[in-house]
Amino acid sequence: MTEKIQHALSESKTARWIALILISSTMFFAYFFVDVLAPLQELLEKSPTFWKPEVFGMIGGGEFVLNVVAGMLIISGIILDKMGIRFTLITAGLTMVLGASLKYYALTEGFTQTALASFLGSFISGIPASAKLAMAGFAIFGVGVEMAGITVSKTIVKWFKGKEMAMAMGLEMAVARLGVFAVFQLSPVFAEMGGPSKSVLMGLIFLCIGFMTFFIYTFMDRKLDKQLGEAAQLEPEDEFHLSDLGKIFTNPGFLTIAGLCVLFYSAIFPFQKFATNMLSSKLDISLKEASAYFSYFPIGAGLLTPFIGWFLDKKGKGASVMLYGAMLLVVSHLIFALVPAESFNTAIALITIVILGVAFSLVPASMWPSVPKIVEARYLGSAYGCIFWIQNIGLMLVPMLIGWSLSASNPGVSEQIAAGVEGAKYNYMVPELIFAGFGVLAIGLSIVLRVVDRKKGYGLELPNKK
Ligand SMILES: NCCCC[C@H](N)C(=O)NCC(=O)O
Repeated sequence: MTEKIQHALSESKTARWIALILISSTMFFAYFFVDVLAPLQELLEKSPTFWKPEVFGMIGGGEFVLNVVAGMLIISGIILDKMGIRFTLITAGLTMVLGASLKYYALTEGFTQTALASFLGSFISGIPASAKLAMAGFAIFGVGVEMAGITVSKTIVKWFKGKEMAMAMGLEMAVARLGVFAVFQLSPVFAEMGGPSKSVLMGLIFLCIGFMTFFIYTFMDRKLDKQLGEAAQLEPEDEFHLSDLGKIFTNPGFLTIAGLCVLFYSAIFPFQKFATNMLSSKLDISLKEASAYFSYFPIGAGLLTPFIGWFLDKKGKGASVMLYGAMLLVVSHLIFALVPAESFNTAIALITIVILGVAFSLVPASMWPSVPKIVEARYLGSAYGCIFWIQNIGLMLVPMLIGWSLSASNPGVSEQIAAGVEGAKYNYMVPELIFAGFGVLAIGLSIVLRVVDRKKGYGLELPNKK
């Protein structure tokens, strides 16, 4: 069957790239929404929301709560394997729009007048009602965005297996990172027009456009399946068996990559949520300026990722590339942590952002195309679901840890900011040392991965293209 798919698609190169553009576009809008509040931390700390750093961090982690605690990512993998790509893309798109709508509603003035707001404000008084509803919405959105992520990965394998797979995955990530670039540029601008709720509303509108591009793609997917015949969907090799979960979780290569994944991404995505405030504090510049500087991080990483993918397709060295990425991760976070504010300037900030950006292209470009090398194609979708699930545990907990460490290492600062005291700002040394610590552990696991690869013969150092 795999040969049949490859044969059919090798005749349709244009279709392959159009499919990639459509599914990547949705990821652009999805990643835009993910970080829509990231540049607005300080605004949200003030009236009317009064979200302290712990609350802000908690909402950041909230994206992953249902995926982790309710096991929604594992369920999403099963839905993907059982119901197929089209059903899962539509479900993911609708879930994202539903969750985003709730998050928007939580920030509107209308919500503050409702009985729901009074009810949500009546318990755990340290967390405002708006934050509780926003977190619920973001958790629902999180189910959709991760479901979309694993479905997009499986879709790329479906169209690009045996061809430019790493490059296609790199391009998809590049487009998603462009969404992060756009949000760091635009969210503060929208917030100037109408506060954080305006930014979230714009994100919601963009997500609706993203839903449409997923929807349009489903017609291509249907056409492709028709071309291949009904048998394509009934082939036992595409079926999910619960026992496959056991195989996945006892595979040493999978466990090492999953560990590396959670450590690496824990030092990237949660950092993204605090980076604007960190740069603004350390460089003593406005949030808007800091956000504009930081926007070059995802775009730089995004632009580089397809080239690394192209290199990996041709030359290999995937496991080594992950190790180099982990090393650069440590270097950049140590600079942010240890260079004192008096010596820290725009040039150092930009160079450090570039180093982190290179790390952020090396690791994803090599990690995701490595997964098909360590697990059987039969349960690849579930393997992506499981690896995302493990990663989401870190992404859920780390923003809370960082928010807490920021407050704990800066006693009284949160109160000063909420009271509008001029010049009040956070020192990010402790959170940055935590991020660097994740990088050190990731270096250790990258070395283990090279050993496991040599022992098991996964071929992680070999080119992807046959
Ligand atoms: N805040 C976005 C989280 C996306 C996580 C997703 N599971 C993932 O790892 N995607 C791959 C990537 O490099 O973006």
